[in-house]
Amino acid sequence: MVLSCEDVSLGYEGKPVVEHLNFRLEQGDYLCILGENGSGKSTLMKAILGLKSPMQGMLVRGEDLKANEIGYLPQQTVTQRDFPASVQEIVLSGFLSKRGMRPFYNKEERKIAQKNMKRLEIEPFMKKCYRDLSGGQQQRVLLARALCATSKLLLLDEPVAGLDPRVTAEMYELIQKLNREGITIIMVSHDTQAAAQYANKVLHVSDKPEFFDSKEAYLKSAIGRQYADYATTREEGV
Ligand SMILES: Nc1ncnc2c1ncn2[C@@H]1O[C@H](COP(=O)(O)OP(=O)(O)OP(=O)(O)O)[C@@H](O)[C@H]1O
Repeated sequence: MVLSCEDVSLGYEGKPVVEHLNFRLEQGDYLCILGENGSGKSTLMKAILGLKSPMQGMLVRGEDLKANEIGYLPQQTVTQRDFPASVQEIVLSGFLSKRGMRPFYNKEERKIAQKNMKRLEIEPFMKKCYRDLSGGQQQRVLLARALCATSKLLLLDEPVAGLDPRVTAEMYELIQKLNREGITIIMVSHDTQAAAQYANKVLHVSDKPEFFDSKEAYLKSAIGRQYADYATTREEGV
């Protein structure tokens, strides 16, 4: 088991946003979290990262997964896109929570960062400034950074937001490759097609009670069909 969510309710100032949530993930799972805006997807991510305590219930991590061993790719804001640091520095910052009070990154960390930059094909511009990269390149830098934090579990909050169709497909292929190498993936998305193609499990947070099951069961469910129809209609501009 990598992560188990047992009757978890989350909220702010005593008001629940997500209630009685139950799901369980095994090593190698690819979970897609779907749901309307404001339904609590990012709040759940914060709880998984250990940044927010449940109002009720328990989030249990697998025995060999520490809180600082979760790789996180946050939703990008406009200010973050303008960050004035080099690609290499940003990738290395994935080790920050493990580095503690040590002032510098060690040899091993630099080696792993190099390997991850190679893996995501961003090595050629490692000395470049992050803000001078395209949106797709920036996402690969943040993914390499997340990989420095983990070899077990990646949390991706809308990793393809703002990317064009070709770069979106490349990003999804990359994530799939990492998943096939054994990394468990939790991805927040609005993209039911991506869920259908890549994930093996789906959590839909805006339905009450929340839906959690295999992708196949989701696609056959009333909420799954309704959400997929809605997304198609929206894309066609009807
Ligand atoms: N720090 C906060 N204090 C109070 N309420 C908050 C806070 N952060 C989020 N909320 C509220 O909690 C609810 C869930 O927000 P959350 O960001 O988790 O939704 P989401 O599903 O990730 O939305 P989106 O798809 O738009 O990113 C919303 O009603 C939001 O206004």
